[in-house]
Amino acid sequence: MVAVMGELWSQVGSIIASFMFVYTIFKDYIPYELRGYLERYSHKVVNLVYPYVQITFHEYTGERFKRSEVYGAIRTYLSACPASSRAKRLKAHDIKDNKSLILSMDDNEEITEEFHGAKLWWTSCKYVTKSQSFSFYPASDEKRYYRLTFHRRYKDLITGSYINHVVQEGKAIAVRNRQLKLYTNNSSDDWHGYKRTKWSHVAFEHPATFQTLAMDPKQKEEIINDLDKFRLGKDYYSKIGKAWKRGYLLYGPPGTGKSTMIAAMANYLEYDIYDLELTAVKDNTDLKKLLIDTSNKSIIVIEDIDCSLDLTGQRNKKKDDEKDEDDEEKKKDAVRKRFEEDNKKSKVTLSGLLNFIDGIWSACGGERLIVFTTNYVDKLDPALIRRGRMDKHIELSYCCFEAFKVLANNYLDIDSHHLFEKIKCLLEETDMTPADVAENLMPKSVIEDVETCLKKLIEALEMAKEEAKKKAEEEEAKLKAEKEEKEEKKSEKSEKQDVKCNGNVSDEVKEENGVKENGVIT
Ligand SMILES: Nc1ncnc2c1ncn2[C@@H]1O[C@H](COP(=O)(O)OP(=O)(O)OP(=O)(O)O)[C@@H](O)[C@H]1O
Repeated sequence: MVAVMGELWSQVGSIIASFMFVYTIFKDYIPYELRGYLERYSHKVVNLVYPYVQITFHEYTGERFKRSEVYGAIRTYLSACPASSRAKRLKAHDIKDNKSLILSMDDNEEITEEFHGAKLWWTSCKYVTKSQSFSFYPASDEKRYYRLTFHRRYKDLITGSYINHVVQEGKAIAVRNRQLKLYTNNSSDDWHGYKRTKWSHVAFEHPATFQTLAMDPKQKEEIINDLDKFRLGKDYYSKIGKAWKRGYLLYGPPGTGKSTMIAAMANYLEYDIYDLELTAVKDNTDLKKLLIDTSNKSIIVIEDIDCSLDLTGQRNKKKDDEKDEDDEEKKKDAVRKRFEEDNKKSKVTLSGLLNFIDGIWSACGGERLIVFTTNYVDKLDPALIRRGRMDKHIELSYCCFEAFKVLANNYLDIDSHHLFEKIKCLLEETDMTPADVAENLMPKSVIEDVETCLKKLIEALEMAKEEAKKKAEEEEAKLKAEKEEKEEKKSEKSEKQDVKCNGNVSDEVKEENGVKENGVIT
């Protein structure tokens, strides 16, 4: 028995070796055109005896940066279908609200399903792209796809209704399981030392809502209506021939709730957030790639846009001292260093950013909000924030009484109190950010009750009022002193001019010396 098995194995081995030999000759010595011709005919022969059809669904379609929605829907469908419970190797890739574990098939795993009597097989496959297969970061170069195999007699059933059913069902499950995500872009070096930027994400779990957001109720309602109109505006946008996206500019002093509002928007619309760190983007091309890789139903945020980058489009000039370097090695070193430095710095330009917002590429996909935040709206280039790019400008300002009432409700669970009237007067006279108001309202220990917290706020408001008064007085005194100084200089100048006109000394220097030395003009 052992001898028979040994012989069998040796025969199998020699068949495989012969096949490899023929395949190598085929690849190396047969011309490309002839190879294509032979492959076509060999497929025809195989088709005569192999009755199965295969369809592949790639993770990235078209150009390689865009994630396929169909692939995502299939993944979700396969994660939920009963057949997947029979798979032995599964991958846990998402946890919704820390409650349910979502599992999908691991690489090279296969499951079998039945649809109206047709048996079909789903295989999850993976390959590494050839050009980057030596990378130290193999995960970043891996491409995935699903392969669907079925008998050719079911071709109409599968292509006509099964695939449609899978995609629709997958999308519906995704909506039910939707866990909002917070993406950020990280840059890493590829094999050639170039910076590459990619999105990575965590679950988005910010609890802010429009209900907890402290601001003028009218302004809040206006924003909510605007968001509703946008969300339901697919047909309207296509009717007016505009990409389905909208720009929001949030501006105001630090601590007035700009970031909190973005979180409230995401929770209200159930959109993912892409927090774009512009300084980590290598150049305009990289920026474009990131844009294409964002999904629909998302908010792309650039915080503190005024200090994100020097958006002048200027490249770094060569350093002068490098001109004198004769030594070849030193020159090479300098070039390498400059390359490394250049590679670290972002070369995103204003025009690149403008294209990102409303260039042709920005119309890939839809239902996207672009939000900029800034503390200094006047510093921004007008082209960046003109209507049409940043459609809605929202000012978030110091805490008003209505906003305070929201915070009092959030932090102390109260709608009214006898101290409210005093707080109202103080808020009208003093500028305090919602962040500072909130900080004072928050009980710091168990013995701090509502009254104590409100008194604490009153104290802080009175102090702020006093400080503002002092500051205003100082400012006034400074202005007064400057004014006086100016007037003094002016009168000195006019005195000098009088002397010049009336005096009999011809030389100007002598005249001045005369004034200085004797106090009288000679
Ligand atoms: N309008 C607001 N409503 C509710 N909470 C607020 C509001 N503004 C500020 N806060 C509170 O203050 C904290 C800081 O606010 P936030 O980060 O949103 O301010 P910001 O305007 O984005 O500040 P910065 O300009 O410094 O980024 C938040 O965690 C939140 O608790």
